[in-house]
Amino acid sequence: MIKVGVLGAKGKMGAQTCLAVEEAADTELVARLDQGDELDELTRAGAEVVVDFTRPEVVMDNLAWCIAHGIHAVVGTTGFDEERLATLRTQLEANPGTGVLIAPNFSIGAVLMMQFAAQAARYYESVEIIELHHPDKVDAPSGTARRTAELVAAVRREAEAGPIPDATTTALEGARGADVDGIRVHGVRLRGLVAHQEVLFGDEGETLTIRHDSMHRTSFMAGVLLGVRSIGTAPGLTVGLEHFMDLS
Ligand SMILES: NC(=O)C1=CN([C@@H]2O[C@H](COP(=O)(O)OP(=O)(O)OC[C@H]3O[C@@H](n4cnc5c(N)ncnc54)[C@H](OP(=O)(O)O)[C@@H]3O)[C@@H](O)[C@H]2O)C=CC1
Ligand SMILES: O=C(O)C1=N[C@H](C(=O)O)C[C@H](O)C1
Repeated sequence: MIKVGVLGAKGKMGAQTCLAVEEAADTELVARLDQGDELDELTRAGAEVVVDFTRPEVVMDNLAWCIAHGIHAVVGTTGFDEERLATLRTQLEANPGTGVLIAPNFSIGAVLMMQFAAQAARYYESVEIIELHHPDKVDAPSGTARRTAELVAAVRREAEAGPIPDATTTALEGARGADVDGIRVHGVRLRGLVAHQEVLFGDEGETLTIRHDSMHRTSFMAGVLLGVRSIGTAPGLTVGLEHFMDLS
């Protein structure tokens, strides 16, 4: 049995994670912590793996504490840039037995969508991303959209692709979305949605749209459990659930 603590346990994802950990045959929920609770409860409860679904502004402090105490972490919280990842790498070097997984999206379909987008990226002149989420989401663009843009941009750089065509010379602020690594990302917030994304590719005479929809938060749980089961044997920093999936 893997002993698991959940941070953000009263939140939408944390609550779903507690259920999944309780239901799985090989995991045991030993701590459920939320805003205001002491992290020491994790060591008292003997947590081996922590799952963090909190907020971008608190996740780095949570991870510093977990790494210092040798507790592996599986992280769904968004807000990670290169600077934050570099900080984690440094902290993990000082605690070499500990593993941290940063997963922008735990849904298997969303991971595949990102991989397919990276595969398609070298073949199209144009690409833009539309992410669509529930209106209670506090960050924009989504972590998934940022990661997708970074993956697509890396492939385009490697392929020495030219600039994405766009004749816009005047625009209202925000009309062309955010620029993430040179890729335009548009955000929609709509009651009734959960988590959705379209990656649009275009070239002369054709377009390709890759779309993924999470209709319920249960869609993330297989990936969360895969992370929990895998992180103990993956010391250091892992970015992206795809590293624990057999995609070959
Ligand atoms: N990687 C993935 O697959 C997914 C990632 N996410 C990401 O996960 C994060 C959480 O999403 P969601 O569950 O919808 O958000 P919620 O706001 O529903 O939940 C966050 C919870 O964390 C609590 N919290 C805040 N600070 C702390 C702290 N210091 N210690 C412990 N708990 C704390 C909040 O309390 P309070 O409300 O009082 O602040 C709240 O209960 C977001 O960054 C979201 O983007 C979401 C879905 C999937
Ligand atoms: O806040 C959410 O809901 C989600 N957050 C993650 C993100 O920002 O990409 C993952 C998923 O899109 C749901």
